[in-house]
Amino acid sequence: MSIHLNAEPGQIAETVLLPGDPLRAKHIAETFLTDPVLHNTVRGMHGYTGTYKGQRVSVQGTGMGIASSMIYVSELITQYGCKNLIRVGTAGSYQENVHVRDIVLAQAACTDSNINNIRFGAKNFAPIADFELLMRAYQIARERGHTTHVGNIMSSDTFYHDDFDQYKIWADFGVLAVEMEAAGLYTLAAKHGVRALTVLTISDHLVTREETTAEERQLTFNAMIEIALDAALGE
Ligand SMILES: O=P(O)(O)O[C@H]1O[C@H](CO)[C@@H](O)[C@H]1O
Ligand SMILES: O=c1cc[nH]c(=O)[nH]1
Repeated sequence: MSIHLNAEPGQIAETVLLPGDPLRAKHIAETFLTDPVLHNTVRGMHGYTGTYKGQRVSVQGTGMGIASSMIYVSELITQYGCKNLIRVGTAGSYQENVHVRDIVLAQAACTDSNINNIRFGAKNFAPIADFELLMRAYQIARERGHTTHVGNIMSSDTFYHDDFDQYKIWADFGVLAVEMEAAGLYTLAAKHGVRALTVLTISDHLVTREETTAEERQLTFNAMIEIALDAALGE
């Protein structure tokens, strides 16, 4: 047991999918895992372990934002020995050619969070994905015919910015989309020598203001989960 997870030692698999929303953790467990067992109830942040294609895998909600998600990621790595951590989440597109329902694989993550200023002072750390996980996820997504973009993303501490147009600073430098957790996950993975990837589904568009219906989001979300699971477990 750790402060925020009440799973017993050994109850969490080495491979963990990490959605922000704990109810998505429940959906993933019930839809994709065989014999899922609920192992975390602390703060309602559901975590489950089951099997996928015969291999043990867990799914753990992280909450929204770097601050919340880093608590779960830290405890999963240091208290439960997790080694493959794959965030599966939604993101807002910064680029006209990155459409709603597209998949984005976060090769790297910029951030406006202070987490790495605390660590590195005026020097900048570049949080990046595990190359093997990234490569496998890309191959799987392309083979399945999903429109998939690989590149830099933004992990923001702020969902509602005072200046809506501030995203253009990042868009001008090719950043594909915004979410709120990947930079923290990649930093912790680097610190502890484990593997991490972020797989995203575009749910809304900051340039065109396109949106998806809940049903569409669900369908694309399921495709993203299958990409994440197959990439993590080596298909
Ligand atoms: O869909 P999830 O995984 O929660 O991810 C995105 O959605 C939340 C904001 O609505 C943030 O957590 C952001 O990163
Ligand atoms: O963090 C997020 C997630 C989805 N869409 C956004 O605009 N921001």
